[in-house]
Amino acid sequence: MDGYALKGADIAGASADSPRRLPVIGIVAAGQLPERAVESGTAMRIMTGAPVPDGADTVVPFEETDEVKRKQEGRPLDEVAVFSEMAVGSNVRPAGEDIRQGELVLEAGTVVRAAEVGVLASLGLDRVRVVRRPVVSVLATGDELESAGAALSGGKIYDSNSFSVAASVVASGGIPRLLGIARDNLDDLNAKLAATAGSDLVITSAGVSKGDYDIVKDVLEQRGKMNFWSVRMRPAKPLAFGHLRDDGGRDVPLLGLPGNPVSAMVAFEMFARPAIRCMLGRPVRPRPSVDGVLTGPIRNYDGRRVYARVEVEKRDGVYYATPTGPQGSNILTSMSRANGLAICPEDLTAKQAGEQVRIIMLDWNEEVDL
Ligand SMILES: Nc1nc2c(c(=O)[nH]1)N[C@H]1C(S)=C(S)[C@@H](COP(=O)(O)OP(=O)(O)OC[C@H]3O[C@@H](n4cnc5c(N)ncnc54)[C@H](O)[C@@H]3O)O[C@H]1N2
Ligand code: MOO
Repeated sequence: MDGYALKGADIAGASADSPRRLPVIGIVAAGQLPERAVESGTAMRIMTGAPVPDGADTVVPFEETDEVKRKQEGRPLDEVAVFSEMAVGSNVRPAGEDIRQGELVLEAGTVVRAAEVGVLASLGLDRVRVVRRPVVSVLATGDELESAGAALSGGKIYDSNSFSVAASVVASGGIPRLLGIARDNLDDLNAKLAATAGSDLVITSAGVSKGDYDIVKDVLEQRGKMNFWSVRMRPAKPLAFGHLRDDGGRDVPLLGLPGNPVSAMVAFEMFARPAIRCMLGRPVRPRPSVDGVLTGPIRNYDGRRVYARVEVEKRDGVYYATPTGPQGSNILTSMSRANGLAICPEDLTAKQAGEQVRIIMLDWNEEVDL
């Protein structure tokens, strides 16, 4: 507090009717050291953040003194009248109150967020050992793809997966390395994969289903091994996972996301995000999920577990999940409108409006709890 440092015992019983008058023996500001100690029956002007002078145990804020009036009247500040008593120790922060010497401040594995950055700087540390963020190579595949910013010619579409995946890598704590677009032939794919050297994870999109040009699986089989392919979920059934052997003989995990833009994002959510968190040394825990009421149906045609894009709202203490429109895996804007994925289990043919559903919260934005 900006005020007067003194001995609390000296102002016992002080009140507006019966102020205690004390001579003022000096001033100490933040960043200075007090020039002298406070003896019994004296006070020192002190500013917030200044070291408390020896002898003083209490600080009385200016508001509890005649300071303001004295200044207005142009009277000298060589004396002060204190209008209220204060418990001894008031407005004094003991050195080491936050962190004691020898104390463990941040355990290994602590995520360095804004508060931790502040704590580290408060200790004077300009460096700290951390788990490095995994470098994730991101490669789109497809003859039809054109980069955003370029003109489109016949039969082409813009590559959205590279960017939704790269942004998801950032959101998960990884560092994306955008490798661009590999064309649907083994030579080009192999050439582009050479640029993955040194990365911790490779994420491709498209080229994993059953078409003539779906060659990501072929490359995995040639250059490493495929651990699994195809998952019983909608969207994102033809997901591939394997390991690429790099030139140094190191096995780098590769996740082959399906090409459909929503499938790529949902597969990322279910497989890449947990992998990146694991590489960051964080416990692999599912996103928070809630039970809510569906306001529109989710259909399940072929016995997969369906992750439907929904907008979740809370009204009168109940979560409501509203499908964000048609659920085709090409409808990327319905992903943009969603803040959750509602689950229709694989053994049900539908979930109807009004039924309870489990909802994975992708984004617990402020609006949810309005
Ligand atoms: N005979 C079968 N065909 C398909 C099956 C199947 O089981 N049998 N599965 C379907 C399912 S489900 C999915 S999902 C897709 C996944 O296919 P791929 O991963 O091989 O991807 P593509 O066929 O190359 O592309 C699918 C779709 O996505 C578009 N795409 C691809 N890359 C991008 C990108 N970077 N940005 C934007 N859009 C992209 C692409 O043009 C296609 O329209 O396979 C079904 N087929
Ligand atoms: O699994 Mo695919 O993602 O249904 O379109």
